[in-house]
Amino acid sequence: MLNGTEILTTAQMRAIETAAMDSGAVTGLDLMERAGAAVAGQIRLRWPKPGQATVLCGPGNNGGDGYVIARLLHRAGWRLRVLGLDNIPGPDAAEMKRRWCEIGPIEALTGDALRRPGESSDVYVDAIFGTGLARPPEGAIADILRYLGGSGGDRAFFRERLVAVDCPSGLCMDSGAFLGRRRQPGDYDLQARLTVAFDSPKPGHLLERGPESCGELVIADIGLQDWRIIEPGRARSLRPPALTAIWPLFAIPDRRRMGFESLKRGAWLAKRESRAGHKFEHGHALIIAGDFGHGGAARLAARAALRAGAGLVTICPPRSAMVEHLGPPDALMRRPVDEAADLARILEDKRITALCLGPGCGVDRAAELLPVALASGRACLLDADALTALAASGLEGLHADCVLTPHRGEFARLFPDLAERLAGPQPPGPTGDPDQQSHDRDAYRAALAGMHGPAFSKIDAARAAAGRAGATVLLKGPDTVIAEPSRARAPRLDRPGRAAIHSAFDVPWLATAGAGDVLAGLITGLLARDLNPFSAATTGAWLHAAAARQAGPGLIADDLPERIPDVLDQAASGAGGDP
Ligand SMILES: NC(=O)C1=CN([C@@H]2O[C@H](COP(=O)(O)OP(=O)(O)OC[C@H]3O[C@@H](n4cnc5c(N)ncnc54)[C@H](OP(=O)(O)O)[C@@H]3O)[C@@H](O)[C@H]2O)[C@@H](O)CC1
Ligand SMILES: Nc1ncnc2c1ncn2[C@@H]1O[C@H](COP(=O)(O)OP(=O)(O)O)[C@@H](O)[C@H]1O
Ligand SMILES: [K+]
Repeated sequence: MLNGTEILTTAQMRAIETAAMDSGAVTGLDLMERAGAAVAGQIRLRWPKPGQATVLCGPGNNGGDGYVIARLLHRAGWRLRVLGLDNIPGPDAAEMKRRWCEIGPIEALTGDALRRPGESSDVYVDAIFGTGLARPPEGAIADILRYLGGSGGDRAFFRERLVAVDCPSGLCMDSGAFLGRRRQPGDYDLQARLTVAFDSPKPGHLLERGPESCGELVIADIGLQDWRIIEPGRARSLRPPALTAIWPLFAIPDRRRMGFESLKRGAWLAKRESRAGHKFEHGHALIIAGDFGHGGAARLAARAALRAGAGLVTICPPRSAMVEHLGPPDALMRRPVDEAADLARILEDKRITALCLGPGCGVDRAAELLPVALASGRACLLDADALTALAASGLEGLHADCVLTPHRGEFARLFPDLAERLAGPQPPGPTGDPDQQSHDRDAYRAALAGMHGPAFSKIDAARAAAGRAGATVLLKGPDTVIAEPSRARAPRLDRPGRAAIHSAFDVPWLATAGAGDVLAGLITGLLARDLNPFSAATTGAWLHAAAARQAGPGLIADDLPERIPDVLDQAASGAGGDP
């Protein structure tokens, strides 16, 4: 089941909280009480019988939430251990700390205290860092986080018992990277059973390491809706442009905040609005195929374009490979394209509305056909070999109706500097792990001290790429990110276009040969139907994962297009969630 909802960056979240408090209608203490109550409530839902809880409270407001949770669990009959820092937090957290101190003691927040024998708890609440994480954790806190992640402790034990407040501590909520650690999965990264976040998901909950680390994600309503309206007259319009998320529904208590265009778009996709329309009103897509023996990828794309509702789809292999494409589907048309002039001739037919270049095409052929395809001004989906050709040509000829669908490797070929930034922990900083750097810890620390703020994220990378290309970029993965170039007349780096995250961590079986070709075909079909590039890419990604979800494990790429009618039917009836 899928749902669309808005996501907020940490800066946007802070702005909304500040606006709410400045209005005088709500205080920071109110918000903190609501946040703590939401987490305590979720704990009590999952552990109905009061047991023992250890609450780990950090130096800021995330720690403040922790003191609220301790007080409320105590009131519900739980036995509590509270570990905290001997610091003076901000006024709200200080007040919550004071209220806890009237109930029980605070032990030092150290690994030794946490590890003390005979002190095992049913639940561990991680209220160390939330949106205020500013740099990689160090010292005693880093020690605790490593222990909770399994270093010298029992990873499976904590995975069953760890409840994260807002996010697992150390996770950068703008990027899904663990600050100061490698971007790849690490042995000791926290893995929570449950994460309760406030108001909206943040990018880091959905990107990179976030989904695995958060476990079940619950978004708790703490009553900030009224302050999400930043521009009068335009409901929930956020600046900079809002990010949207398309993600599996875990648990969202407030359904009013979701589902913007869903039913309308579902019905549109299923062609129900235009029963009387001629096939050409649904567009004509060309799918370029490659040499003999390499036609499967293009055929998958063509089948997907038909299923996405393009009125006509024509596959264009070289004449020598024509025989390979004579089988089903009979709905598919075939026309040979041997060289650029052949394609130019076909494109004289103005009823052709979109084309797909790349899957199984061969780099040389893609390089030859690319200039004609781009010069035609038609909506172009560029994937696979076309991306390699495009990298060699320095992105020449791209326009706003192009969609690029690179996986990480292709992205690195097109935008090597962005890929490099994305792979590093975050700039400027050392690569690697403090555990591996004991010979030079001082140098490592000095470098860490220079690392501030959120890590460079997949959204940053995709937005920068879209800006550079002047085209929509869909960066594939279990956390697919889609970004469009700025719609401002003169592209401005400080005014990027829309971006969306499509989270498909729940369908790992989608990582199968040919799945990318099907995605290319779906998007091409939607482009042919005159969906704008950003909508075609986000809707295509949604259809793709929804089809995989329906098919289940054991999926092969050929199954995906065949699932699309059911997905469309459910979308139209509102049963399948939001595109
Ligand atoms: N605002 C609200 O109304 C509401 C907020 N809510 C809650 O507040 C959370 C945000 O609170 P927050 O802004 O205080 O940040 P938080 O995550 O507690 O961390 C900040 C502290 O950590 C410190 N610090 C950072 N990195 C560090 C490091 N590596 N190593 C060591 N220290 C480090 C940093 O120190 P500094 O950088 O200032 O030196 C500062 O002291 C949010 O996630 C939600 O849970 C809810 O109650 C709803 C209402
Ligand atoms: N672990 C995963 N979980 C869910 N979807 C994934 C995962 N890995 C990749 N995908 C998706 O599967 C598709 C794979 O495309 P691609 O890498 O081009 O493969 P191919 O070239 O074999 O078709 C993409 O849509 C990508 O987003
Ligand atoms: K936390």
